Amino acid sequence: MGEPLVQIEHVHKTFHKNNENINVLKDINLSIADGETIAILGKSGCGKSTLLNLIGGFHLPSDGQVLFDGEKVTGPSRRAIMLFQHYALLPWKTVLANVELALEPEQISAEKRRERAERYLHLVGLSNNLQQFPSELSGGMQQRVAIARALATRPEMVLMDEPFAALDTFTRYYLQDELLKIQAQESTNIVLVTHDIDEAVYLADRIIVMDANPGRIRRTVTINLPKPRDRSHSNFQHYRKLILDEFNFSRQNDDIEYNI
Ligand SMILES: Nc1ncnc2c1ncn2[C@@H]1O[C@H](COP(=O)(O)OP(=O)(O)OP(=O)(O)O)[C@@H](O)[C@H]1O
Repeated sequence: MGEPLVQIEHVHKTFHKNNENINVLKDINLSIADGETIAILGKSGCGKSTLLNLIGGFHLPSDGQVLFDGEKVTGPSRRAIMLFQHYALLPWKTVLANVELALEPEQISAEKRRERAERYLHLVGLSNNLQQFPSELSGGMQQRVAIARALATRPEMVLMDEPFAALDTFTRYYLQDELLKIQAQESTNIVLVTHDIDEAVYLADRIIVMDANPGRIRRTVTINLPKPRDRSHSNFQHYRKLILDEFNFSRQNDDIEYNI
């Protein structure tokens, strides 16, 4: 791992709503190394998406600062892009045109744009679906288009907000494997917000466990297992249990809001 790509330093975030200040994040400190995959886990409302938005420059800190590659983040940039649970594809455009559209801001010829879009759609296994419309594809395929569209812009970091939450278990497993393969090939950094402990242990180098009210980092857990990981191996179960224990999952009266 190299120098930190992202440095979050004493970040606080307060939202103002109905004449009230809501302290959403309190004193967040986190360094993310180049090449590292981070998963953020925590109860609903603890500020996971807010933290992701701060890294991407979609929100700005109320106090403290976020540095990306040593420079203060002051707004969104094409170096860090967001991938959502809902694929946000344009229904009236073909698969290919959806990916090409994301490349329009780049100063490249239409031919190069097409080549690049085709290459990334090939990477996610959709070479035979270029001329189809989103409504003709399954949810998993639509999310693959969204992944291709995100990667085609060649960001240094992809910020993922529960990217596979809307998919069935098998499609989710399949896409998690695809993501690992693509990441190995493209060296894209990933920060992933998830409610799924298995997904976090499967994909992440480090898991950030957050507490709520106000949102803060409770613990970071480094997953020292080579990838791809074996979900049924005792080492995998060890980390899974460690995270479950973090949330006192075994206690009867806790109000747990996770999809395991
Ligand atoms: N733009 C906003 N204005 C006011 N309050 C906001 C805004 N964005 C988020 N919040 C509040 O900040 C808190 C944290 O929200 P956030 O979406 O970051 O949590 P989360 O951990 O991602 O939740 P979930 O797991 O349910 O998606 C919530 O109480 C939310 O209502």
